[in-house]
Order: sequence, then C-alpha cells, then structure tokens
Amino acid sequence: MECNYFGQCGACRVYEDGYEGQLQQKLAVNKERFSPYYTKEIEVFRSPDEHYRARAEFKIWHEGESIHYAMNHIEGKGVVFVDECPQVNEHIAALMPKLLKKIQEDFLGFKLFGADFLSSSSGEIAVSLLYHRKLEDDWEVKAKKIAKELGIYIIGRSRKQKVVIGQDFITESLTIDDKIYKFNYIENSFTQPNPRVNEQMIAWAMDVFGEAKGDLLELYCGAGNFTIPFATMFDKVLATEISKSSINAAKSNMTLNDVHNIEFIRMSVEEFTQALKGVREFRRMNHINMDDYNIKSIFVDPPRSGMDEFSCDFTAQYDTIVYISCNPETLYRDLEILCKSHEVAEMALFDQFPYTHHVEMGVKLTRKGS
Ligand SMILES: C[S@@+](CC[C@H](N)C(=O)[O-])C[C@H]1O[C@@H](n2cnc3c(N)ncnc32)[C@H](O)[C@@H]1O
Repeated sequence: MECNYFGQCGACRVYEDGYEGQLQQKLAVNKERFSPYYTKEIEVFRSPDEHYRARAEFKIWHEGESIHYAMNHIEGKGVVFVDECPQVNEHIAALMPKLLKKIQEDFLGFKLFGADFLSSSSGEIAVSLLYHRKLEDDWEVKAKKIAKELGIYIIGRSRKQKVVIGQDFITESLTIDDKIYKFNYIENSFTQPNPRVNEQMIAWAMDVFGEAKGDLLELYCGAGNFTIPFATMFDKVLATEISKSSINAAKSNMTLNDVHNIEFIRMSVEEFTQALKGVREFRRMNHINMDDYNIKSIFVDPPRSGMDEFSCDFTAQYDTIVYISCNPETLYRDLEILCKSHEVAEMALFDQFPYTHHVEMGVKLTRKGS
C-alpha cells in the first residue's frame, strides 16, 4: 500500500514485509494464543491490500485560514495531516479533497471538528460533519448546495442537533455465495468496515453452521448483517441488539431482502437473558413465545469487550455456537468459560483491519461428546 503517512497516523503501522508479512505475523500470534483450545490450521481470509475501508472518521484540523483532515500521531506526538488515504475505498478517496475545497470555499469550516465518511461499494456516500456550534439556516443552504454538487448526502451534527441533507443512510450490496443481499447502513451506527472481508465472514459463518437444523438465536445482531443471510438456512431466526437505530435498520433490511422469518428485538443481551429466565418482564417480548422456537444453534458477534460471564453461561446452553470476535483477547477469555462444556471445531482469521495489529476471529464450538 502506497501511503505518505505510513507508520505516523494512528490508523496504520509499518510492517517490513508488506501486507503478506504482517498477515503472517498476526496469524502466528493468534495460533500461539489459541493453542490451548485449537491446534489445527486456522483458516485465513485476506483483505484487498488497499482501498478496503468503506467508512472512516477524520479530525478536522484548523491551521490559520486552511483546514486539513487529520489523525492522531501513533506515538501521541500531536496530529498527522491526512491529505489522501489509501485505506479508504476509491469513492471516499476521490471525494475527500473535493469536499475539503468546497467546505473552505463556502465557509462551512467554522467550528468544524470532524468528518465521518460512510460509502457503499457502488459509490453512494453519506458524510457526517461534526460541529462545535449550532447549525443555522445558512449552514443548511450551503450544505445543500455542496451535497448537490458532489452527489452526496450530508448530515450536520452538533450538540442535540442533527440536520439531514438528502438521507442519513446508504445502501450496500454484498455478494455471498453468488447471492446478492442489500443493506441500508445508517450514519453513526455500527457497520463492518471492510466489505470484501465482511462477505467472507458471512460466507464462512454460513458454511460452518453447515447442516444445523431448526431455529437460530443471534445476539448482537446490529443491522442484520449476518441475520438476513442466515434466514435463508434456518427455519426462523430470533435476533437481539441493544441499539434502536440498528434494530430499525435491521427491520428495513428484512423488507429490502424480502425475508420474513426473522424476529428482531431491541434488547441488551443482559435484558434478554433476564426475560428468558423470568427474572424480569419486558413488553418488547410480549409477542414472542419461546415455545415456538426450536433453538439448538446460537450466533454471537459482541463488541470489543466480548461477553460477560453470565452471557457466556447463557450461550453455553446451545449445542452449536458460532462466535465472531473483533478482539482475540476477549475471545480467549470467553473461550475459557465456553470450553468447559464445548470444544472448538473450527477457527478462522479474517484480516478485516490490514496494517494494524487487529484481526477478526471466527470460532465454531460444538458440545463436548456430541
Ligand atoms: C461487533 S458489532 C456486530 C453487529 C453485527 N453483527 C454486524 O455484523 O454488523 C456488535 C453489536 O453489539 C451491539 N451491542 C453492544 N452491547 C450490547 C449489549 N449489551 N447487548 C446487545 N447488543 C449489544 C452493538 O450495538 C453492535 O451493533
């Protein structure tokens, strides 16, 4: 990857052996880490080695009359100006300088401190501009002009204010095993950053569930990224997620893909497990009869913090567990609990974050003795 700021901005690190070398380092670290639970080959899924990110967040740095995109310096030495970025997809890369120029020409830079880009693979882009000031009508007039000239959506955000120019979502298409799925991605909500690796993660998860029958329970479902493809292979899917905007997007994605066998519930994992145990009653669960479900398989994709002990014990009730993790350290911690009753049958490494030490891991667990 050609980059003028390699090893300086907080987004990437220098690896002497290029993309393949850094991937092999990450693989070696994780083989060693997970060796108490898995000694077979870890399946590896590569990323494109540039233009792989469909979303990116930059600071806006003011220097005299001019403004720059910026990232924190990796060693905490202030900021690094980022005039171009080979990590972001081609559409964001092409837009970045044009947008900055328009912001300066139209005086939209006053108290602007951040710009977040969200793009589909086909080039639809929503940009969130983050301000330390109230956005008045004249801001909206100018932002509308820029949005039209650049063919993008702009979302102006400041304290307790959100002004949407156009719309606050883009629509992404993912191809999984030759089938195309469409997803509305909402600005300011979780989406997987690397679409080509995301497609491989979903295909892998479907593959390792294999012949699993009956219904599926999914925790941390986001906007239905895995749920909607899973719905093609299970009779029914019950999926929960804490974020209201993600659950709303998940419901619209179900319609977008003409899928009807998913029940999305907005609930934290902690609330959901309390509801199932009868510890607390939730109106949001009133229309769900758990006796209608025949769940033997569970899919979890928690945030970096992983699951807590209670959620792991809950998950261990099910015979087949597929766990996707963006943090191998918390995955390892959770495996210490899950592997009391289960064993790791498959493990994969997805290089979702090239040129960083981060990886995404996938694990399939089956009940011991089954
Ligand atoms: C790594 S993301 C995965 C989302 C989705 N599976 C995807 O592929 O886009 C983790 C998700 O867990 C949700 N989340 C975080 N804490 C939660 C909790 N305590 N209970 C339920 N969902 C939670 C977040 O809102 C986020 O959507």
